[in-house]
Amino acid sequence: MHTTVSLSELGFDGSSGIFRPVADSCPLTPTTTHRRLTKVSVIGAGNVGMAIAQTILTQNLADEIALLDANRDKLRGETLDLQHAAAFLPRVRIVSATDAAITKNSDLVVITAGARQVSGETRLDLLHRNVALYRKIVPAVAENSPEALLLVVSNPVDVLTYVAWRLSGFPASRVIGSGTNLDSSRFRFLIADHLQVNAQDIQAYMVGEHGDSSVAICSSISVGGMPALKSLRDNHQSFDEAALEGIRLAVVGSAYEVIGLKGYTSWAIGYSVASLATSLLRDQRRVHPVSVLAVGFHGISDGHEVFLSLPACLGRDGILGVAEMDLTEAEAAQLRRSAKTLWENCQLLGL
Ligand SMILES: NC(=O)C1=CN([C@@H]2O[C@H](COP(=O)(O)OP(=O)(O)OC[C@H]3O[C@@H](n4cnc5c(N)ncnc54)[C@H](O)[C@@H]3O)[C@@H](O)[C@H]2O)C=CC1
Ligand SMILES: CC(=O)C(=O)O
Repeated sequence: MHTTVSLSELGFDGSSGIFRPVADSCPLTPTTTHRRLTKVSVIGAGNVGMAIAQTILTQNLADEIALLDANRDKLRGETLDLQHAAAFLPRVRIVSATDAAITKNSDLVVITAGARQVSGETRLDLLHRNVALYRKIVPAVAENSPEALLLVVSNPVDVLTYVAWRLSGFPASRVIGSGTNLDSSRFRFLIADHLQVNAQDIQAYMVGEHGDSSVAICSSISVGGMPALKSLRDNHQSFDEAALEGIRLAVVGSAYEVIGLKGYTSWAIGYSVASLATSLLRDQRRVHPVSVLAVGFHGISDGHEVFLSLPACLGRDGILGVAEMDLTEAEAAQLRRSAKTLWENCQLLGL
């Protein structure tokens, strides 16, 4: 189902008298393209999928956005609602269907379909419900877009990134979980708010699980390029250990707080995923903490094919490299504990 009407059907094809070709040029037709078009598919047109679709749309990252959802009426409503903004936005073809064929030849497929937490549930509580969906979705997506980058968002995102990697057969460099890119933004926001500076001037990473065992890398926080813990040691006025621990706890509790208040989270994950899509599709080579195959990093054992967030350089080919962080012993031990929790969950799946 898509409602796009071609220009030639309307008579706007150069012969109508409305648009005439200049000398020696081709007539204006919808198929006149001089560069490869970029297609992004979003699987799951719920709160998160639509926040991502609308952010990608407004940031002009795609020529075509395909939406896939199991709920036909909701999908059609969301599609029309986005299409009706056409006069205010870059020209983007928006299509949708309940069949995975709509995602054919995508450059990037973002998977958000699945159950979400209700108050009191952890992300890991969603595992078995969402693995069952992924068993249907991922093979169909991979078959339709064998060269695509897969960006997993549904929770528990790290274990589902492992599931998507196993079910797609794609190389690990093309299967990425949105991971702690969002948690790191929350961390940076709270530090910036405490210091009354701009969050974009804070470099700070949450790594490990996007969940309860996430790890705040306090040792490498910098503000405007200056290491924060050194200034903590030198000058106790603006920052203290208790404030930092309060911020870490607030980051870990952020999603629970928002879900308790509005039922779901959506806007921040929309921007987080659009920032990842920009780095990937525009080959920006920016470093983001995202869920990657972490075997061999920071003592994560061989054979534990666990996905968790580490700072990674993202470009058009996906994960271009993972940064070896300089961690304290305590941070490395927490990261290995996070890896152990995730690997225990992966092993339950028998994939
Ligand atoms: N990684 C992250 O940082 C974040 C992850 N999430 C996760 O994103 C997921 C989606 O959350 P919401 O959008 O709030 O939920 P939602 O309930 O609003 O949307 C889920 C959508 O998935 C669709 N769906 C279900 N089965 C499907 C199938 N087989 N094929 C296609 N579509 C199907 C549903 O019809 C629904 O529209 C949840 O797992 C949530 O925990 C949410 C926020 C942040
Ligand atoms: C729901 C979720 O994973 C988040 O907002 O962090």
